[in-house]
Amino acid sequence: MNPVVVAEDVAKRYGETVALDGASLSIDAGEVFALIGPNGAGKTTLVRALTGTVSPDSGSVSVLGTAPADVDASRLGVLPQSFSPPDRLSARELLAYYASLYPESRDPDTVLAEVGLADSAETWYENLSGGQQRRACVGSTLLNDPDVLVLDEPTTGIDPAGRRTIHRLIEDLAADGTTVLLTTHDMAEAERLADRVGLLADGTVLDVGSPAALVDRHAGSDRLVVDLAETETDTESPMTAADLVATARETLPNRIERDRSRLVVHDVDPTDIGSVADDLSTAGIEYTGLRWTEPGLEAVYYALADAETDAVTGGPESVAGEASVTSNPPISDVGGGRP
Ligand SMILES: Nc1ncnc2c1ncn2[C@@H]1O[C@H](COP(=O)(O)OP(=O)(O)OP(=O)(O)O)[C@@H](O)[C@H]1O
Repeated sequence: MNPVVVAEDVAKRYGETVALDGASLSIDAGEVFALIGPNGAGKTTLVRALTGTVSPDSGSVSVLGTAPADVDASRLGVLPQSFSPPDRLSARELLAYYASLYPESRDPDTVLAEVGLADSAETWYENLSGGQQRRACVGSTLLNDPDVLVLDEPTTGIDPAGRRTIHRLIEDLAADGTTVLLTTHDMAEAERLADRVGLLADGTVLDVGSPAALVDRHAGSDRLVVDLAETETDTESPMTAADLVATARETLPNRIERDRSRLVVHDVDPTDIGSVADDLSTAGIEYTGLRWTEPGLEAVYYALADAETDAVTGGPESVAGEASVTSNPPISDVGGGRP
């Protein structure tokens, strides 16, 4: 493989704040790499180190085999997280301005169409909506037809249709061999676009892998969520959470967990849902719905980021793979494994 973006053991402090604490990653030519992580994890600082606008205190960075400051500008496109182009230029003038910075550039109108702004070409930047402004900013990174594209939260503020436009654009660029590093808080976006994902927390890259590999490593098994009937959850019911799980386990071999209004049955194949329903009926457990869920990158995020936060704060260990039900109070793990 041919790494074109490399960070090795990069550290950066701002006064007392440790923004990066030995962050490492390596992105191969033609790869789409998504950097995810909580607010303040250090994503922007790492992106800035890789694009030459922040000097690391230690460690090394390189892009296209050279220090970021020495990279041929015509080969690199960078969308910073905060980007404030001149307000009183139309979308077309803005792109034409950025095109003029390169000896060879793409046609601004073609790029405007690619980012879905053809109909707003004459609108001043200040009069574009927030999402349209972000699209224009994405467009400004494409005028030099870069080999490496670095996008810090490219779709923040963009509506679902606009996101789809940008996603297709990134997919097309990747298909043409562009190497893409993007940061995002949208797990579906990372899952859709990225060949590999790196999770950064507290300035350290905790793990890197394809979305599927990360899910395998950190997110736990497929599970069936059983929405319990009120009779099982109202305060009059004598059934405690432990009782209910114990009852369910008399018939179900799977690991079972319970939170207030739900049972979570692990390792359920979709074809087994009917037999689980039969087992619940046999156990006399009333429910209003069954939902089969496959853990995704969001579960990885919570498993890794929460574990890191807990390690720092001394809080409880998170249970990997429970992110799909984290909108409710934590599930108490009282079940057993499959025999
Ligand atoms: N120029 C700066 N001066 C002082 N502190 C900074 C500076 N830039 C970043 N930091 C701090 O470094 C830490 C990492 O910030 P950074 O912007 O890299 O995080 P992030 O992962 O990109 O966050 P977000 O998801 O909110 O964009 C934060 O605690 C932030 O306050």
